[in-house]
Amino acid sequence: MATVHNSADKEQIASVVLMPGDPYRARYIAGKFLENAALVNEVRGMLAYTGMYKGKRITVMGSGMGCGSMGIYSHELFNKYDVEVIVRAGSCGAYTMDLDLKDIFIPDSCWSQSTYAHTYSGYEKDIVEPDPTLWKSLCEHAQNYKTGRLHTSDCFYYKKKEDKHLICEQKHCLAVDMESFALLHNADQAQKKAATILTVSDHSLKKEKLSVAEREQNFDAMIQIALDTLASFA
Ligand SMILES: O=P(O)(O)O[C@H]1O[C@H](CO)[C@@H](O)[C@H]1O
Ligand SMILES: O=c1cc[nH]c(=O)[nH]1
Repeated sequence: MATVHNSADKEQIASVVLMPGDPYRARYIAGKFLENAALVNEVRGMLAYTGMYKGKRITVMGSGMGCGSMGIYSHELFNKYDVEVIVRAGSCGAYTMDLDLKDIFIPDSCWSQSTYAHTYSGYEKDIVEPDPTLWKSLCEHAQNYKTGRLHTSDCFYYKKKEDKHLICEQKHCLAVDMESFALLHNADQAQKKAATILTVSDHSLKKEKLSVAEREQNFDAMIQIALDTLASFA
């Protein structure tokens, strides 16, 4: 069974899925960490591979950028491909001096002003949470990490930069991404499991950022934690 966004047959997708935002990061992960990885989707360039990791069958697929894109792919994976668990492995911007570039952040909650969840299901709140057992397993597999609240933003660029820092203070968010709110909400609605693990790629307070190549290929520590966690749920 394929969809208009995913040409994979149902049996080509594993029950546990690792989702980076960048489809080229998905290709890198499949090439470096999976055995016998097969390309199972390339519609719109959203590469997906299924292969073996430590004896467990895992799919790695890009989500694209933003709640809209993550919303489509994770909805289809949970509801049409019978996927049980998704871990997002992404990059994030730091809102606090307590985080450094390349730190691993495993959010315990996610605030957003996005209308995604309300539009999807009528959800009235603005905070979503990861599945607690999946979140705990990610933390147990990580040796060094920080946790706290994540902001999922609809914008990467802001006309007024100070708005970003107000969010940190008023909503107690330590870092920002652009997809977790949609993923965690879709998982909750489908009664499936999802969680997020992020590596700090941008630090506007310290005026530091990782290169394009580092964002694509330098997240091995985070990827290993995410894959070990997913393997334990497969
Ligand atoms: O590196 P990924 O996983 O794409 O995550 C982050 O990077 C993108 C912005 O550069 C957004 O998708 C954001 O969530
Ligand atoms: O959403 C994101 C992701 C990475 N870096 C940012 O500054 N924002």
